[in-house]
Amino acid sequence: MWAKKHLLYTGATRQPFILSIRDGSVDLSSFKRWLGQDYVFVREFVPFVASVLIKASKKSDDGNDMEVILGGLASLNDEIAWFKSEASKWDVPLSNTVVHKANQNYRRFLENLMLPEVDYAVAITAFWAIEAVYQESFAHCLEDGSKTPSELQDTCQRWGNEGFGEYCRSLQKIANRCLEKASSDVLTKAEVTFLRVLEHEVEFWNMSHGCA
Ligand SMILES: Cc1ncc(CN)c(N)n1
Repeated sequence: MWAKKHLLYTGATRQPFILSIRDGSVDLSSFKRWLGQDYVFVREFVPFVASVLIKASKKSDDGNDMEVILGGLASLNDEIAWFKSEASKWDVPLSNTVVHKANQNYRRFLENLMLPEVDYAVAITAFWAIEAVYQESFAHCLEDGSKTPSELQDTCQRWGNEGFGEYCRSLQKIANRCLEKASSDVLTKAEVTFLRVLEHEVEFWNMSHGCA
């Protein structure tokens, strides 16, 4: 996969906000900003994942794809409940959140990817990349030597745990299988989309960290 090939991937998975959680220097206002914004993101992510599920059921030559994606969709149900409980723990209001620019831009990007004319190979690559950035970022905060504050462990575990890692690897296998038989045109579209995901993730972390 291109992940290793692009420096942007390192930028997206070792972004200052993530590094500040890992070294324990994160300020809670940044964390609370991220929490409120990511709740908005996840609610937009649900229809995107549903659109990938529809594409898989229509276009995939392997019925297992639909089951993997369905599993991801189901976990978003628990994820929304987790956000609500975490937000009440931190006194972060989840209603009428002002949606920051980076989040609005990401939402528009996801909406475009939901269009029926977007190839399944492109959509599944974006889906894998979106999940993988979070998995690698938060897993980094759980590695030996990290000084992640105990009150943020739960957040890091949510995406950094081994089970989510397994799930991301199964998405990567699906994406690779689709890309192996894709036309060069679709391959190019998928790589451009992969890079766009990384850019949006970097912008999302920057927004959370309070960078302009
Ligand atoms: C911005 C963002 N990117 C990815 C994920 C993981 N589904 C997330 N919760 N938020």
